[in-house]
Amino acid sequence: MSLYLVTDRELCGARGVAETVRRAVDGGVGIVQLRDKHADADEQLRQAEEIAAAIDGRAAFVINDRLDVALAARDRGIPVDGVHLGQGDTAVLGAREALGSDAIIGLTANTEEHLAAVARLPRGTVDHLGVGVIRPTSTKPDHPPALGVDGFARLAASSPVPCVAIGGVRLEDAAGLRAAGAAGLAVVSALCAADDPERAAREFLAAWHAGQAGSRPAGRGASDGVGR
Ligand SMILES: Cc1ncc(COP(=O)(O)OP(=O)(O)O)c(N)n1
Ligand SMILES: Cc1nc(C(=O)O)sc1CCOP(=O)(O)O
Ligand SMILES: [Mg+2]
Repeated sequence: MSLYLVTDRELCGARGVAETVRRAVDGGVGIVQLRDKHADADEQLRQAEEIAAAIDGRAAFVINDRLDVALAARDRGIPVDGVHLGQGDTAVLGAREALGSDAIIGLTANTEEHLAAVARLPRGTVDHLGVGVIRPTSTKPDHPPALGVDGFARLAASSPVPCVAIGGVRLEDAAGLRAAGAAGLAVVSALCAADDPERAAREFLAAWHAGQAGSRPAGRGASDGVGR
């Protein structure tokens, strides 16, 4: 989960989503999320088929928001590992029941209340949290307030499950977020809009591995990075 690619059709441009995914996975991306807020279920299924072929078993594959699409993809034999759900999306308990114990279920969380709600769920309901935004980002215009690296560190320190950092994540944040307790970096524009997604992925992973896991006490240390 060190590097998590979230797709964006517009940002991938003429290269296309599947080719972007293929190159990013060549570069070491370990999990891919199909996120397309404008595509209907049929279009998402078409994209899922292409993305799964591009991944070719080399990374995990999850669908954003749409449990129904994840289930329909599996019915068609498309290897989908799970879903990422937001606070306003399908309930995670129902998703776990529908997808099974081996599925990957991610949930968005950006407040202590969200973490407390996850802690009340049966163990194994949610595998990880997407926590952000680290910085303001135009990729998700309705994003919650920026946490910065310090805010991320505070939430990660009290989370019952691993936390992936998302939202405005840049290469220079990789080591700091790892030190702040991140289980991985989830990135949209820095990979989808990169000229060379394979090289960009390799650079993120090199910076990530150069950092030291959980080496910074929550809420202290380096400046928090908001608005840089
Ligand atoms: C890894 C990851 N983390 C957070 C999100 C955001 O999910 P959500 O809050 O449901 O917002 P949308 O992405 O649906 O606009 C995510 N997609 N992935
Ligand atoms: C999909 C998404 N979810 C977020 C959250 O905070 O929950 S931020 C975000 C978009 C992140 O895009 P970029 O890497 O281009 O900043
Ligand atoms: Mg959502």
